[in-house]
Amino acid sequence: MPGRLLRGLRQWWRSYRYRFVPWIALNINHNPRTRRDVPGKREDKVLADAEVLAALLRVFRALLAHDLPRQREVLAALPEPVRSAYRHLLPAPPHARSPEDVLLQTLGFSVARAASSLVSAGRGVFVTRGLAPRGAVVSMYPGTVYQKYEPVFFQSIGNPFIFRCLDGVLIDGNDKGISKVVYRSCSGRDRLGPLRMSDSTWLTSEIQNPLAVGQYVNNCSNDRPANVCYQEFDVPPSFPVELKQYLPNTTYSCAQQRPLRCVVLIALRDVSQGEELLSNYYTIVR
Ligand SMILES: C[S@@+](CC[C@H](N)C(=O)[O-])C[C@H]1O[C@@H](n2cnc3c(N)ncnc32)[C@H](O)[C@@H]1O
Repeated sequence: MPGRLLRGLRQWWRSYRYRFVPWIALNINHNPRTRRDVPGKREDKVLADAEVLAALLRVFRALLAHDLPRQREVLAALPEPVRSAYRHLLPAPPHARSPEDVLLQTLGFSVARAASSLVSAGRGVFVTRGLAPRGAVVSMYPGTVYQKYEPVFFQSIGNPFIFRCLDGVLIDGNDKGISKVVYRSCSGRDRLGPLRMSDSTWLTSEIQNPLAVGQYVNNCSNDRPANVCYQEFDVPPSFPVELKQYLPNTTYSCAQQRPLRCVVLIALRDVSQGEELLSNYYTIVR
């Protein structure tokens, strides 16, 4: 009897191994050219946080200046010293019509979504005008930020837009279905009168922050190496309240004491007009 049981168990284990090993092999990327190795969480920064912050502030201030006629209510809610700093802002020149134009004028390039240059890859993100120099912040990964212990099961079903940070925090960048409803709800919840704490226009066709398309960046391959990489960025408490309306991330829980987690994409080399942005989806943290 124990012999039969052991044989049965051995047989089951063999079939189990064969069924699951190929699946595991598919999910572990052994090719060093198409995976991202992170020696330690602290060594994952291509660009210093201060530089990421400076780039975001430049773009967001320019977006606010461009949108000045619609920002009067926001500016009126600010304390006088902050408000007076914006008095010197000039409205956008007449040729800066769209947020993409503002991006082009501020950073020297613009990005947008279009049909991917990869076979059967759906849409991707391209440098549409100008040149994105090495080290530039080229995109942001929008979405709802979930701590490790927060419920994301239903949102995650069949959802290819969930980004996992090095510390296990998840960002759901899906702009459809339940993910969209959750983002809208959390973003609306955190509003302070006319002051919005996050941007939800990335869920629509009228994107206010043109950088918020990072969830559409496709994966690299052997013949098409990555030209951008992900970098996590925690929004500091000193971040200007009037510019939070351009942050494309919101926390799932309102009782969040931690800084807001954002993820930006940084150019690994100069990326020319017409090139598709490609990142590396595989990360190994040692
Ligand atoms: C985060 S989404 C990227 C946006 C996606 N291209 C779209 O239009 O919705 C990830 C999905 O894009 C597709 N994808 C990404 N990189 C790819 C590649 N190199 N080749 C083929 N499909 C790719 C896969 O379907 C993957 O599940």
